[in-house]
Amino acid sequence: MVLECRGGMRHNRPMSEPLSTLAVIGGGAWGTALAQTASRAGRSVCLWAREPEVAEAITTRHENPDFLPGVPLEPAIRATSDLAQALEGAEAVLVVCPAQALRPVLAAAAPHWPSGAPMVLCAKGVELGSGLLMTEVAHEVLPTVAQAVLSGPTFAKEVALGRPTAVTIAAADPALAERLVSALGTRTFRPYAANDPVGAEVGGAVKNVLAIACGVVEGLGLGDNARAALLTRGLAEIIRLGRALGARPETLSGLSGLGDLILTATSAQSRNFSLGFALGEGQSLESLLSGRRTVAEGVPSAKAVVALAERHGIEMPICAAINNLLAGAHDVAGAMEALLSRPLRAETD
Ligand SMILES: NC(=O)c1ccc[n+]([C@@H]2O[C@H](COP(=O)([O-])OP(=O)(O)OC[C@H]3O[C@@H](n4cnc5c(N)ncnc54)[C@H](O)[C@@H]3O)[C@@H](O)[C@H]2O)c1
Ligand SMILES: O=P(O)(O)OC[C@H](O)CO
Repeated sequence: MVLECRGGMRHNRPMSEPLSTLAVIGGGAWGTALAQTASRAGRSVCLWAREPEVAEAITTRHENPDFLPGVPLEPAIRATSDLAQALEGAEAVLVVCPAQALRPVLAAAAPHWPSGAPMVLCAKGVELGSGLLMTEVAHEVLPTVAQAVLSGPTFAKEVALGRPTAVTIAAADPALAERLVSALGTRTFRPYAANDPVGAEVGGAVKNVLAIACGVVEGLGLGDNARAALLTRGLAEIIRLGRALGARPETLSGLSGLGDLILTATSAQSRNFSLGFALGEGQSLESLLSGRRTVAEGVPSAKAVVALAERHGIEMPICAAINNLLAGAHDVAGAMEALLSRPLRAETD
């Protein structure tokens, strides 16, 4: 079956005109939920899914049983597994693939990128190997494309069901952030404009690692005090890394930092928290990852975050303990011991 996405003629719009046609690159839970909210906001949406069967299910049955089961989708959402078709005529492109797939996905999209369309980076992670944030990876692949970051406390299913949600949309260009807020905002999906994209992405990437840590503590049954300590000292790690990368502290304590940390690190809905919980209960990482189709971004990002911290001379002991646990250098008891045996010191150090 041929699935077509036709968003209209390819053209550049003046910056002040509303964005009416969007492409969403990624047919996982979050890409699907963002397509749903954009469609409800009145935008014409075409979604690219890597799997043809996902594209077909979205277009013909208005559901995504593989990645967002049980949520009826807006019939107006069109989907395709052909990148060129998805991008044709788009006035902005939401990029929602996993963080480690960003570079190859953007490279494949580059020849078809609609002239003048900005990208909205929605993945939460740091690239393994390079230690680059999503905006930096995207800049290497598509250096002339304007960028924004969409991040915040957002379980995809709740967004897709239309439950109230607030996010940050950050762009160096405030006019771009405002246009995206207008394009995506609804009564229940409430984007806040910001101009600190680096801050918005640091919080989203590091909180996944910290959510694994909170899951481990919960799985071990170490109690509520331990969870509160991890959340607070975890936020200190986000702020330390963010500052070193040029982020503003108020961004890190906003929706995309503290807000997302609270959500992800305290809810069994989180894939990262659940993975940590299972590790704390004694399951092996190998068994948890084998055959898995959904992402737990904290797993690859732990190594990348720790390497980035080392490069900047920053201490991130919770992230380091989780990285050692995931790499097999420590067992759960060893990872806890590494944290509990640290010297006592001033809170603000
Ligand atoms: N699910 C959420 O609630 C949520 C919310 C906010 C942000 N995010 C972020 O969005 C990003 C995507 O997560 P998701 O939840 O939509 O994914 P998902 O776990 O629902 O599905 C995995 C997706 O990754 C795709 N994929 C796997 N390997 C790939 C590859 N090599 N190249 C291209 N695509 C590949 C699959 O096709 C599928 O679309 C992640 O960075 C995640 O942290 C997710
Ligand atoms: O299920 P998680 O752990 O990937 O978290 C999803 C979102 O990032 C929460 O904001």
